[in-house]
Amino acid sequence: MSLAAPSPPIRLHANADTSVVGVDSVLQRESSATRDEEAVAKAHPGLLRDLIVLTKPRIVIMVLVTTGVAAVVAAGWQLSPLVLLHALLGTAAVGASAGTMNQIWERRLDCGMKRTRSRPLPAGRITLFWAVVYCGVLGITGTAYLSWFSGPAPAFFGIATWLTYVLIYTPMKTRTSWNTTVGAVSGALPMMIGYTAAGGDVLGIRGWLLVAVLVAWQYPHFMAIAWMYRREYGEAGFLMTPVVEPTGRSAAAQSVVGAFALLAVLVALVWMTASGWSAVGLSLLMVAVSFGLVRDSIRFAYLKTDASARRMMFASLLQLPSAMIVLVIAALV
Ligand code: HEM
Ligand SMILES: CC(C)=CCC/C(C)=C/CC/C(C)=C/COP(=O)(O)OP(=O)(O)O
Repeated sequence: MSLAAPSPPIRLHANADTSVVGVDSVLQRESSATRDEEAVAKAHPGLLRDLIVLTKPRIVIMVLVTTGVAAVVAAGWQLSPLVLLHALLGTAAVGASAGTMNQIWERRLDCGMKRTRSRPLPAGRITLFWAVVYCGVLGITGTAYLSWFSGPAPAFFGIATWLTYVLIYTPMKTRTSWNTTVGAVSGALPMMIGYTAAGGDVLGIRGWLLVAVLVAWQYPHFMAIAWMYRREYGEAGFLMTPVVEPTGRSAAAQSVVGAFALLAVLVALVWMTASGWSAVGLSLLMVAVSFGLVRDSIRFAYLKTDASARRMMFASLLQLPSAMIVLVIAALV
């Protein structure tokens, strides 16, 4: 990766020492990054890894899975592999830019949580300047790519994903627990990138049901995480549901309602995509792959323990790709 070009001296990586992290260290590093005359960027073996980590890669990959499935649901066997590839590449770049911008915004807050303090910005391994450049390049090329190769509607939904995630969700995290609802919409909008890129109508009911699937899924997914990390979130100043309502009743209710709503919307989608005995069989399959998440959300509601929350999180990460496979089968039979 030649971004760390040695001549003229460009400081892409700040001091890679991550042993002391905290707000002060970030501020110190940001100012020293601009005045440190001796700053000669060294080839850093972890640079590529850090650039990937900045994008929240695992979330991006799961988002791409949902974007691709939405394209298959919209077009079935008519879906051209090239159309799919363009939609995935554009979505990956826009999502990666959004993930980077979120980490730029929260670089100080991230120092306050064990889970996030070793990220490249709070740990001082990448400078603010280069993170902003990276985020801008990804965002602009991703949006241009989507609008050129996929069309105006997918580009619009790409921009909407970025803006709602960065400009509304991210600042809301320290203000109100409603942030999760906005985050759920951001996380669901890439469905419409895939759906419209493959020729689906912007007002098509199945496209918006796909959005509803992802919105519903994020409640058990995130309430599990928010419960597990409630102390860290609270200490760092993030107003997640279990922070403002520490009994866990609200997190539990949102998880159970989300899990049941998810199953209902998924079955509705199966019936709008397949018909006859295929729809019957695939509905049963959908119930089977979603059963674990429904069960674990109810278990969490009763127990409200870290272990039951962890189980619900893993169930969510297993249920989503499984349900996506069932939807793909429904679209292709
Ligand atoms: C309100 C919306 C969401 C919030 C606040 C959220 C938050 C998080 C957090 C904090 C983690 C890290 C958990 C840990 O470190 O143990 C995580 C994990 C994960 N999330 Fe989400 N998420 C949301 C929506 C989504 C969406 C829409 C997707 C993709 C479709 C997704 C996919 C994943 C995956 C694959 C992981 C596991 C990998 C990892 O830990 O990075 N999430 N989520
Ligand atoms: C990253 C990416 C591909 C963004 C595209 C839009 C999108 C899928 C948004 C929904 C996911 C979301 C809110 C994740 C992280 O939460 P968080 O930022 O609160 O997580 P953190 O506590 O780990 O920073």
